[in-house]
Amino acid sequence: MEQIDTLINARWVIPVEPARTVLDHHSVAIRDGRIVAVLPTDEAHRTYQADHVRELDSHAVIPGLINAHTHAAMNLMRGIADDLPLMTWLQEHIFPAEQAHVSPEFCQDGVEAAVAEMLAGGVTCFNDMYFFPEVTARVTTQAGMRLSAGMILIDFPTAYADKPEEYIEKGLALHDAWRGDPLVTTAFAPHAPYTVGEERLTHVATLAAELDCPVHIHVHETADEVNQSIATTGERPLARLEACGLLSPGFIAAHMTQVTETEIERLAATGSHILHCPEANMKLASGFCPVQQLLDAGVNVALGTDGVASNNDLDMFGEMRSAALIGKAVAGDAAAVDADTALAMATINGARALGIDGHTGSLTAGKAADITAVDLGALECQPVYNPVSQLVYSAGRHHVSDVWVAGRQLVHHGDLLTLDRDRILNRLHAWRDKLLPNA
Ligand SMILES: CSC[C@H]1O[C@@H](n2cnc3c(O)ncnc32)[C@H](O)[C@@H]1O
Ligand SMILES: [Zn+2]
Repeated sequence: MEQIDTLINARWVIPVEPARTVLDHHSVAIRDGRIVAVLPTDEAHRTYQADHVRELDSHAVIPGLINAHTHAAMNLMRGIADDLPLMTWLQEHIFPAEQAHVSPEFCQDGVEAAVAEMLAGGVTCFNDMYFFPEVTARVTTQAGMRLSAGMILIDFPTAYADKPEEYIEKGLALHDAWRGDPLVTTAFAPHAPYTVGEERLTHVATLAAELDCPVHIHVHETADEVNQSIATTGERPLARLEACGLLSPGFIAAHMTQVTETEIERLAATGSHILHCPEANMKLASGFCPVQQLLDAGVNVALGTDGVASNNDLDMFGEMRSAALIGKAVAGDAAAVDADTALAMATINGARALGIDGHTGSLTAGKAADITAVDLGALECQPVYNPVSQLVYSAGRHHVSDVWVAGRQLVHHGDLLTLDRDRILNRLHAWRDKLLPNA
């Protein structure tokens, strides 16, 4: 018998790689934070002696979900300014509230709330863009979660940095401080083509190539953004970004609701990635991303919630369902963005976009044991003909029972093992009183 740390015995294991595979009565064997094997449960019993065994008789076990576009600390601003279009929301409400309140303490409490919400909802990794990313990295790793931390850049002074040079300097210090960490990678995160000048974007492209880091940016979120750019520069934002040298396998563009046939070809040819945020796009009436068209052209599309001030939650089950439903409506085809595709977008496609698919994103021997268990035993999830269909169209984040990141159990029977819910709630109440004048 081979000694391992943990054996998870599940009704179904859905590894995501190979695609469209459902394994009945299978187990995941874990040692030293990594998946040793995915194998039939009867064979696992004959092969492994485990320190911990988790029996999940009515559960689907899937790769931990990857929220590929967040502003985690904005969890302090849930519902602060609703039912507004992007630019009114951002410039008249969010930026002023951030100028008044954002600090390391704000980020500490906001990120802790976001990490608790995401872990309880089966998310094991997120790609963040927000002020004080060093605080985000500390809080996230203390809770045991995986993170792609944004080295942010915006062309105006904030509590985080005064000048573009200072943003870059702080970003590079973050990159150095976390290099080699098992849970943290870094990505350049210039805010958007309308808030960061081309000289800076070109500099970011050079640094990103040197350091082999992705570049995470909001792009073509609305038709107005594209029209403004054409009016002032004669070019669409994506063309300007390409001229800055940004389009590449490291380019990860959030939103992309406006995209021409030629742009789809350029995105595919350069190996760029799209971070689809269907719920935030609907809530701000920003537009619809043609996901199936992008996928058919060979563009990798991952899934993100955006921040809770524009969603208003960090629920990747809701996001998968929304992506599948809107994907069909936009394509005019019920077969578009099917359930397996939505699950892949929320797992392996996110890992590919962040450049960490060698380590996570699927239940594959050798990868980190980033795992989510979803109980499909509830009445509202029965009967089960196809567990992937159930995960995307019927189940919700409240059906998540267990979560592991790098083999460490962080959620057990729905309880957060590394975070204090009551303390987080108290902090949320205190911040609500401070931010009330901005609501
Ligand atoms: C430079 S830190 C990130 C910055 O982005 C703002 N933000 C949040 N959601 C969106 C969105 O959907 N579009 C554009 N900008 C967004 C956030 O408030 C921070 O200021
Ligand atoms: Zn965003």
